Order: sequence, then C-alpha cells, then structure tokens
Amino acid sequence: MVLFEKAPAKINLSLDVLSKRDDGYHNVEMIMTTIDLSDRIEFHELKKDRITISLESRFVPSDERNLAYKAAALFKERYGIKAGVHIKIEKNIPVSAGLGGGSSDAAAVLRGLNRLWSKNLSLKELACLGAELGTDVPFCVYGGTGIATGRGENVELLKTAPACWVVLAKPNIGVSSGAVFQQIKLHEIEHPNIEKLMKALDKNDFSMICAHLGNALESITMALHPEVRHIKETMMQAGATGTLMSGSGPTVYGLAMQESKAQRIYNGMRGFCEEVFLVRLLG
Ligand SMILES: C[C@@](CO)(OP(=O)(O)O)[C@H](O)COP(=O)(O)OP(=O)(O)OC[C@H]1O[C@@H](n2ccc(N)nc2=O)[C@H](O)[C@@H]1O
Ligand SMILES: Nc1ncnc2c1ncn2[C@@H]1O[C@H](COP(=O)(O)OP(=O)(O)O)[C@@H](O)[C@H]1O
Repeated sequence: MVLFEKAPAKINLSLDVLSKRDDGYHNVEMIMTTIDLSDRIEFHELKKDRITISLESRFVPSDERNLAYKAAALFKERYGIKAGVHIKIEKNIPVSAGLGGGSSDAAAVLRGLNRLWSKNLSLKELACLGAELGTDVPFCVYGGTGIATGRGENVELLKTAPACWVVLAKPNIGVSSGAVFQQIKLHEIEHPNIEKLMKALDKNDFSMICAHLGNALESITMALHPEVRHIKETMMQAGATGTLMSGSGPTVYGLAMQESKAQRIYNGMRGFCEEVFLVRLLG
C-alpha cells in the first residue's frame, strides 16, 4: 500500500519568552498557523521490518538523524509494530528557516503511519507522542491555528486565521534555535501582546492581527544577522500590512489581504533574497 501526507510549514504570529526552565528550555507562549507551503511525504510498505528514508536535500540527512526517521522509529517502538516502511520526502520547505519543516515532517509521519498501520489513534494521542520528538511537533500534528505553551508542546487550537496572502523571504543563512535562545536576556525582552492578538483572531480582524504580530526572538536574531532587519524593512516598504520574523528566524514574512498587493511584495522581494515564496495561510 502507498499513502501520502502533506506536511505544511508554520509561521509564528506571536512568540513570547516567559522564563528559563531547569531543563535548559524556556517557557514560551506562541501563536502559530500553518501555511500553504508543504513537504510531501509518501509511505511505502516494506516486506522487511525496517525504516528507510529518501529525500533530495543538501541540508537534511536521510538516515536515523532525520526527524521523519525518528518519528517512525518511535511509533514502531511504542506500538510494537513489526513491519517496515519506506518514507519518501519531497522537501519544499526551506531548512533551518523558522518554518518548522522538520517538525512538520515528523508530525506527518505520525499521522501517516497511524493510517498505514490502522492504529486509529486520536490527534491528541499523536500530539503526545510528538512531544517526545520536538517542541513544535504537537502543533504540527494538528495544524490550523493554535496557541502553544510550556516549552511549546502544550497546544490549544484557536479559531481559523483569515485566508490572507503570505510572502516569505529567507536570507541565505541558517539560524540555530539553540543559539538564539542562548542570547536571551529575560529582563530586556519586549513582550508581544498575545491577548490583543487572540482578540483580533477571534474577531477575524485582519488589520488588528497585523498590528499585534510580535516575536521576542526577532531583535536577537536581527542583532546576529542584520540582513533579517533589512528584509523586514524592505517588506514593510513594499506594502505588507504586517511583517514578522517566524520562530527563531531567519525567514521574514509579510501579510496582505489582496492578491495583487501580495504579488507586488513578492516581486519586490525577489531581487533581494534567493528564496521567496507567495502562499496563503491555511489557518
Ligand atoms: C522557537 C521555535 C518556535 O517555533 O523556533 P523555530 O525552530 O521555529 O525557529 C521552536 O519551538 C524551536 O523548536 P526546534 O527548532 O524543534 O527546537 P528544539 O530542538 O526543541 O530546541 C533547540 C534548542 O532551543 C532552545 N529552546 C527551544 C525551545 C524552547 N521553548 N526553549 C528553548 O530554550 C533549547 O536550547 C533547545 O536545546
Ligand atoms: N525531515 C527534516 N526536515 C528538515 N530538517 C530536518 C529533518 N530532519 C532533521 N532535520 C534537521 O533539523 C534541523 C532544523 O530544521 P528545520 O525543522 O527545517 O528548522 P526550523 O526548526 O528552523 O524550522 C536541521 O539541522 C535539519 O538538518
């Protein structure tokens, strides 16, 4: 049997850092939403009891270090499955970009294997399993729009975000989340107003959503990589209604309601960055 799953990227509409924990992580409060930029994951049953991965990427390993492999190994081990699977990943989401590509692949593997091996687990059960793989995996299991707390693994779904256009621009640098979190000075953080953003989402008020986008990691990544600030300024000048860096970066996105405006922003950014995408919120 062959199955497919879509693994959509996420953007952070808000990311706040609240405190440092004893386990080396930080307590955060993040609002995330999925976008129409996806990896495509194919599952092929194997006769032998093994996991194999294939993908074409200079940046992602196709062995047991791949998060998709780790997700399949965890699923097999937890449910005592004696069967094999080949997982083919078509990688469209830029890597180490703040777009949760690896987490979304892992989440898609959990959903896909749940179907392939007829386990009938709920999304909640898959999200719990996903928390063992990475901070953003539980959110990616659900998709849509949600608020994540704790180190990011506790997810509550929110009302759908408006189906606006998103222009994404990723400079040619990779950012490690760990390195950015390490630079945080808790007393200097500018906290985004998540309550106002939640209200805006609840009212489906696009301008209010754009006015309350915020990311406590943005200034840290910008200090490490000034090109991120430059991209954000250019995106605002190009007419985006709201702009923000996603996750720990370096991808910056701009939101627009009209397609013509989004297309103008996209055209403007293409002269600037190698990797620019024009997609919609899946919210
Ligand atoms: C901050 C986010 C927001 O979406 O950034 P992006 O990865 O999207 O950029 C993610 O939660 C990141 O998730 P991920 O990239 O999977 O990172 P993890 O492997 O969980 O953590 C990498 C490192 O970041 C730091 N870390 C991560 C999450 C957190 N709440 N507090 C932390 O301090 C820790 O030092 C950890 O060792
Ligand atoms: N299936 C996968 N897709 C992307 N990255 C992966 C995958 N498996 C492991 N990785 C590793 O995870 C790291 C973070 O990748 P990614 O999830 O794209 O970044 P981010 O957390 O910034 O969104 C990279 O070092 C990458 O090599």
